[in-house]
Amino acid sequence: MASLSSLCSSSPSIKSQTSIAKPLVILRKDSVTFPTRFSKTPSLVQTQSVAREISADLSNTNDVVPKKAKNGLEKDPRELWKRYVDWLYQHKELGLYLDVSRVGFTDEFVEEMEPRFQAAFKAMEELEKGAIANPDEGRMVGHYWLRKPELAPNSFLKSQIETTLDAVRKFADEVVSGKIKPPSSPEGRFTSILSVGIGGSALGPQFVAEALAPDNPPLKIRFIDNTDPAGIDHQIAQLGPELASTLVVVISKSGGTPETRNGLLEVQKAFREAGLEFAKQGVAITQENSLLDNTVRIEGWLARFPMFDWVGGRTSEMSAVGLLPAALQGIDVREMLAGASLMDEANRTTVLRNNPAALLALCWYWASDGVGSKDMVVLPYKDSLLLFSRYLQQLVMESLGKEFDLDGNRVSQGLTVYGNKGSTDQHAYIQQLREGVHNFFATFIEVLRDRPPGHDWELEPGVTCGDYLFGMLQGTRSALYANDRESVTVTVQEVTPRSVGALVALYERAVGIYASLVNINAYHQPGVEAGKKAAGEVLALQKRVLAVLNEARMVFLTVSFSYGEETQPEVVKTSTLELNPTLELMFCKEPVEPLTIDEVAERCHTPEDIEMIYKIIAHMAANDRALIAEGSCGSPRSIKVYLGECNVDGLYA
Ligand SMILES: O=P(O)(O)OC[C@H]1O[C@](O)(CO)[C@@H](O)[C@@H]1O
Repeated sequence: MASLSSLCSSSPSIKSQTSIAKPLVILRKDSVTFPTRFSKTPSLVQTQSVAREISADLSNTNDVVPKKAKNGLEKDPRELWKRYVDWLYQHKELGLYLDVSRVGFTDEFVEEMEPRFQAAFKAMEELEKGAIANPDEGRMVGHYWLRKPELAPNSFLKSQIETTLDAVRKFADEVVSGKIKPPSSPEGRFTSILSVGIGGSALGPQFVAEALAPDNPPLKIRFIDNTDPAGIDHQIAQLGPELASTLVVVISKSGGTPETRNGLLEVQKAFREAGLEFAKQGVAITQENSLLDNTVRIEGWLARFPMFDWVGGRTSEMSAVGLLPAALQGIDVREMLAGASLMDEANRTTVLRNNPAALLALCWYWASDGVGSKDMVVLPYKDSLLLFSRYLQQLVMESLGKEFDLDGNRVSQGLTVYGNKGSTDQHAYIQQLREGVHNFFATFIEVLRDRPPGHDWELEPGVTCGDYLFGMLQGTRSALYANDRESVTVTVQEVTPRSVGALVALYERAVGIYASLVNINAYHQPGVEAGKKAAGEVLALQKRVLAVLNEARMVFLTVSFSYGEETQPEVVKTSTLELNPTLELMFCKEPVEPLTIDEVAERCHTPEDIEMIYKIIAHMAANDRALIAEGSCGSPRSIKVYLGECNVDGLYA
């Protein structure tokens, strides 16, 4: 029997007599064919209406034969094998395969989509040449230049990329070798990295660390990727005395993301409390002249590396954002870049069936009717790729989840991504995928090499642990397909810097092409701004609530003050106090005017915010703040609230 690696070197249209493994699930042939979905290149409106029709049809059927028939998925094993071989994409140098045979697109569909793909290829070509591909923000989109600087549209950008890469590698080498040392560590060298960043400034480094960091990296990495104080405390506590030998890498393109700023402030406090000088251990990756950049210059941090305006957060893995943490962990960043560059090259062909990113986009379009009607479940059967789905979730959903298309039409586009890893998830949600609501298609990530050579052994005659993992993947793929659940399979030989670089590049391009197919801007994220703005408004409201409560307390302060010999207690107003600083204040222990939530809202002049005010009060009352709420949280109207004892600095006790 031919091994798969010997098949690797033959062309995709293999006619070999390789014996076909008996399918684990018996597949049933459906004789009914379903007509092509589109008679000509579909407009978005057409696809949406077809999607609606299909789902209406499905909901009207009684789940016997029609669902299978409507899908038109090939079920004859010989025909399926032919489809597999005909459509199998292989990248010889990368050892990467893409199997799209278990997605049911028809030849007519491919033909009808062809003009759209040609337009998408053109758009990608323009983008790579430096077009303003992010029109809303007036920006170029240049992450492809990062792995091939000579593609950059001018020599200045080219040299910026090269200089940064050199600087990253030099710095990492010097840290790893101990040439750059922490000032006061008994170890005499840096032993840990604490990466502070969120979204695209965390997910790539997290994925790559999980996938590629050696068992004993020169520096172990930890992440603070949230403004959860308990989570931050946990990371700092876990470091313990190792804080003295920790390199803190703060990553923020904008340099003003609140979660990252808060993480930094918390870490700086921990440094102060440990008697350490933060600036000597701090590194920043940010855009020039950002708030963070200015802080770094003023405080004189150990190092700073640039993020470029033309690289988006979610496509920044091959910039300093991903490369510095990787290099510090001993990961070969040149190989990551090489893998990405090879994949980019393959994705430049305008022949759809030879272009792996376009094939992915085709499958996404087919499976989700071009409107995100089905979710993409990502299932890597390899523990080290656990975070790939989380990484893809941002890459795909922040890029494709858009309200308006490029022409300003409301389209509410997107593609939902979730997943974890196999076979673990077979014991969680695969039951529903196999038999329950049919609202997804799967992406299997298969890794051929089970473990490094020389370590394998047979758990039972002829069967290794890795064979089980393989069987679980193949079995799940077959079982899903037998029940008309479509899937894509991406296969790599091993999880290496090169294959990980290639996977990143493959999905980056697939997102770009798909965005062109559905005519949206993949490179902005206006929806996130709305959430950030709303969060700012909540904090502003919290300040108003505190001011109102403070005033309620101050207005009725009891004071004693002296006129000559006499001392007379009296109640005065704040304004009087301000006018007469000679008064001797005596703060009362008990407040005199507890307020209902309605009263607080009224005094804030925002009665419409009453629910938020209640939540603010409940949160502060649960968190050792000066605010005291009496009554039952279950009946918000019963609550009366006041400020407790103040300390000299402000409002909180
Ligand atoms: O790198 P920054 O500017 O801190 O942004 C972090 C993340 O926030 C977003 O802007 C919005 O979630 C992402 O696109 C980005 O990756």
